[in-house]
Amino acid sequence: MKPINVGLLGIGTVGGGTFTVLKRNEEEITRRAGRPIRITAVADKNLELARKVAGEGVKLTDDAFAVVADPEIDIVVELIGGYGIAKELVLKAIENGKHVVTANKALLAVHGNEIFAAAQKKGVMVAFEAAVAGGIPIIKALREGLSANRIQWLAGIINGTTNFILSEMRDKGLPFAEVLKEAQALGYAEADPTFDIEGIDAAHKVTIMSAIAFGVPMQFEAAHIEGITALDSVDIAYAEQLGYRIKLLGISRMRPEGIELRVHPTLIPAKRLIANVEGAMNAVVVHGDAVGATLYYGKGAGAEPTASAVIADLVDVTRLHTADPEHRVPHLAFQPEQVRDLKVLPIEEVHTSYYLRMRVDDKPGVLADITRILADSGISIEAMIQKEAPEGASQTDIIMLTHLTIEKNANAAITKIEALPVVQGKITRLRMESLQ
Ligand SMILES: NC(=O)C1=CN([C@@H]2O[C@H](COP(=O)(O)OP(=O)(O)OC[C@H]3O[C@@H](n4cnc5c(N)ncnc54)[C@H](OP(=O)(O)O)[C@@H]3O)[C@@H](O)[C@H]2O)C=CC1
Ligand SMILES: N[C@@H](CC=O)C(=O)O
Ligand code: NA
Repeated sequence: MKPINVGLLGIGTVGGGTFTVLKRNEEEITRRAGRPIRITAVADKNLELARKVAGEGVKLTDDAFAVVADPEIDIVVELIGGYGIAKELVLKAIENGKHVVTANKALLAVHGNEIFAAAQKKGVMVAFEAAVAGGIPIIKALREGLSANRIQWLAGIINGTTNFILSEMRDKGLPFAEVLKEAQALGYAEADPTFDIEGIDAAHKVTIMSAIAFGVPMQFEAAHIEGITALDSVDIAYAEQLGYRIKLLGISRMRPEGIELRVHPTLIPAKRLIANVEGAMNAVVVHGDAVGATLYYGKGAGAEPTASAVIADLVDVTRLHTADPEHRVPHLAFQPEQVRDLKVLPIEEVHTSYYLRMRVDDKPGVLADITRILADSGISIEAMIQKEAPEGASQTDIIMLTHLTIEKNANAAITKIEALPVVQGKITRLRMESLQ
């Protein structure tokens, strides 16, 4: 059967990996796709690099619009990144009746509603397995493997750069800046690494998973986002003492009144499998009403792990494209008409439990004052440690773990506790998730 022709936009880390794996595993991939998949055109700003990777026999250009206009191309693979020209190129490819495969989670989280609507109108497919958790087939799991379930919640370590940083800081005591540089050198980080360390990349990804799991539009602008730059290493140590690990989690939960959509450092019981996901690895837990908890684990970043997901989409789209167009169910395109009008809840309405660290005067009655305020706010305490005041010091740290409460109750209690004369400065508050 004649090959399907692919135009590749951007032959950097992931683009290069895609080219290499497609070549190395050509026979297997062809068998699975039912026909050969050929990259026949590549666009990149750096033509010398492109030729080095692509070799002879591939059309090269520094004008990506020439590729999306090429009548010979059936599928466009967008691996440039960002919200700018990538959006124009994807929409133009759709307008020209081409299927799209992309790893661009930023683009889909912010402009996905427009892109999927255009794809559905044109009857083409937009596949994006590589956009979330790299090589882990979590999109296919949510869209197909778990399609019998009402998804109740999902939570994941979905940014390899920050997980690598937290692992190295905890295990080797290395400083943040040094580990970030190493993550960049390893090709994990985004072009702008603030997207990684401020939680934006993870928020892009959990927005996409939430939309598929709960059948809602992309609502990235409503997500609550905290990164790891404000995290204090003393809290990493205290969490360990209390039997917890701190991970940057993307969380989305279905509630009767709406959806929780949040990214923040989170204490997870150390005995949970996901608490032991280290380095650049990713993991996602999805809880469905029929199947219960399911766990997906693998490399979330890097050239070939991400290329694995890009090529999985190429195989899926090739098979569907080859099927009779009359009966083609573009299951890969996001079905805009199916979305429900469920809004994202403000962070003040989320239900979670808390790790609280406060610096207090070391004198009788302090604990009673604090626990009274928590009790009056309907917040009960799960565990507590009071550190011995260092020799001659008059202040000490109290660490408390609360049971489940609503964020606005915790906010009110924290404000009252901080107002106590015996409490010095601001309370450090981290959310906790049992993930059960
Ligand atoms: N790296 C990873 O592990 C993962 C990345 N992703 C996503 O994959 C996408 C690509 O990431 P990655 O491969 O790491 O990025 P890279 O920066 O390594 O590659 C992007 C390539 O696109 C080229 N490029 C930029 N602008 C244009 C343009 N206008 N026309 C043609 N080529 C252009 C770049 O050239 P130049 O360098 O000269 O600008 C570069 O070669 C991003 O959306 C990213 O978020 C998803 C999962 C994992
Ligand atoms: N910068 C991202 C790359 C993959 O999406 C990460 O660190 O996970
Ligand atoms: Na994936």
